[in-house]
Amino acid sequence: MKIAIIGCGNMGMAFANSFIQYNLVQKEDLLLIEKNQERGTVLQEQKAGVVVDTISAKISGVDLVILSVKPQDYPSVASEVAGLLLPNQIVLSIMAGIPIAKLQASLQHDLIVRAMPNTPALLGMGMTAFAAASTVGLADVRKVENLINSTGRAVFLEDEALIDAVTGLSGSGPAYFFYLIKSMIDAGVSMGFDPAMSALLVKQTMLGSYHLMQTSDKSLDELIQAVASKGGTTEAALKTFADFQVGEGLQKGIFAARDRASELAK
Ligand SMILES: NC(=O)C1=CN([C@@H]2O[C@H](COP(=O)(O)OP(=O)(O)OC[C@H]3O[C@@H](n4cnc5c(N)ncnc54)[C@H](O)[C@@H]3O)[C@@H](O)[C@H]2O)C=CC1
Ligand SMILES: O=C(O)[C@@H]1CCC=N1
Repeated sequence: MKIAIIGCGNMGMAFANSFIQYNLVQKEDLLLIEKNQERGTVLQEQKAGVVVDTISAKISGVDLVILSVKPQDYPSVASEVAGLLLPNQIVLSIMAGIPIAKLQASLQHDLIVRAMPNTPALLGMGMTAFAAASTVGLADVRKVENLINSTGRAVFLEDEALIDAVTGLSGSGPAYFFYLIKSMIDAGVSMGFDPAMSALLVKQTMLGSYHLMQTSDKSLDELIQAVASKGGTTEAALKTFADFQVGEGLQKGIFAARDRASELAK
């Protein structure tokens, strides 16, 4: 398979490196299009693939074109890519917000798959949801799914409209997790621990709790109850969270991320 990646930043290269790692593409068949000279030089030094700095007719020779620039950079990319695509090429967009219909119109191209990954894809532990234009055949959907599976887990969505919700939940989700951990570490420092000790206490707690959640038969509510003794310390913390509407605040943040994804399409 031959693949071109337009925009080789964090996510573009997370995908590229996973494909290489699992031998889904050979480096000589991986065209890395990166506008930023410094970034391009780094990729060249890493021998990550065939690195170029401009979009050219070379993309007509690949099976799959991945769009991984920021949504704000997409309009200029679209005008350069439109006209270079052959009808049987697949375009995979991982850009937040931009719907399949808009991609089809701006690229004058039918075969579009739209995906929303997240940064743990860097470790092959990503979570990606994807949807495809009705014109993309099952064999092509499977090809894209196999590629995404090299970056972690993939789920196919019949309803493309849910991709913005995925963006708010799992696309941006790693940042919420890091935010929570950082807040807990900061609390530890406020209570007198040095930052390294506080980070150890918090990170190991989160790691152990994740595995407990994954292996236990108990629901999340039951797991919470198992920690919160009646009249005890956890109960005091949970009551404070309720008073400050921490859960509601988190949910409002997720809805804001989803809504921002919709705005990025405009
Ligand atoms: N970072 C994240 O957690 C996630 C990002 N995304 C989406 O992935 C896309 C990329 O995000 P990141 O990798 O974080 O951004 P990034 O800024 O790390 O990478 C974008 C790259 O595109 C390059 N670029 C811009 N215009 C170009 C052009 N005309 N030709 C070639 N290269 C060009 C930039 O120089 C940059 O290296 C965005 O659309 C974002 O919505 C999706 C899921 C998660
Ligand atoms: O913040 C963003 O816009 C991108 C999309 C999902 C995660 N990062």
